[in-house]
Amino acid sequence: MEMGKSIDPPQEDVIIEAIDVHKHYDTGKVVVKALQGVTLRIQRKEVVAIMGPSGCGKTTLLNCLSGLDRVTTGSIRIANQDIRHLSDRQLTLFRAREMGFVFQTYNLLPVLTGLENVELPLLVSGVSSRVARTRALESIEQVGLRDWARHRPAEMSGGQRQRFAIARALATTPSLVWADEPTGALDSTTSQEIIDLMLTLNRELGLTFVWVTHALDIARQASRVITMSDGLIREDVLVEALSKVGTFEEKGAQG
Ligand SMILES: Nc1ncnc2c1ncn2[C@@H]1O[C@H](COP(=O)(O)OP(=O)(O)OP(=O)(O)O)[C@@H](O)[C@H]1O
Repeated sequence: MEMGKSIDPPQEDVIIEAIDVHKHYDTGKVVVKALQGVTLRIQRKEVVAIMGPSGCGKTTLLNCLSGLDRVTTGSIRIANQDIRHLSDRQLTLFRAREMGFVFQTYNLLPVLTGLENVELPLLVSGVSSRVARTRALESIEQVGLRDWARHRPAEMSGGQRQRFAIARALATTPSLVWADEPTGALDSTTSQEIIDLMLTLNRELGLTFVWVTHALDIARQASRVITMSDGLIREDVLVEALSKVGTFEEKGAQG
């Protein structure tokens, strides 16, 4: 390493920074230590996969990093803003502006059409109905489902529902999209289509993605794989580096 040269990325490239984050759930009978000192940085334009056995703290980490839940101790900065200093209302607005969310079960409202589902976060954030419609149609176009805009979720396949969920996440033009098991309810062909869509959006729009996944074949398509166990990060590697040393399959086989 060259003397005096920092290996840290420039601060403006860091979208999420977590320092020594602990999260405890007090159930009344026991205290579950779901995160036990997590430190990490996520840079803009990365595609990060978070893996690990059930119960290791993946969803808790996603909830804390995205400001959906408060940490017990430690600090989290999102786009250079320390979220400890934000009230719940400020945090909700900040999250709506900076982030989109995609879930395994799509979370579309059944009584609304695809278009109305995509418009919803825009209307909630105070955008006029005319602008919301234009912006929603743009993001539906980006996921290739313009012809399905007036259909309700019940008339759609799982893959189409997840595309609408991605369009909804894109509608507010966030810098980062969190996806918790985004392909968990889909067959392998449709899963790959959804992954390809997210990778295209990463390349074309520079959108940062964080995927929580159990599936190794999905994780290996990210640019970076973080492996957790017992509330801690055990490994944090660039996929390119992994495939170079040829250990990815072996690691997957063990996991
Ligand atoms: N609201 C809660 N109250 C109490 N304990 C919780 C709560 N949420 C999570 N936990 C516990 O915290 C630990 C981490 O859970 P978490 O859901 O983050 O794991 P995970 O890695 O996402 O698991 P999975 O892959 O099964 O979704 C587990 O022991 C879980 O039981």
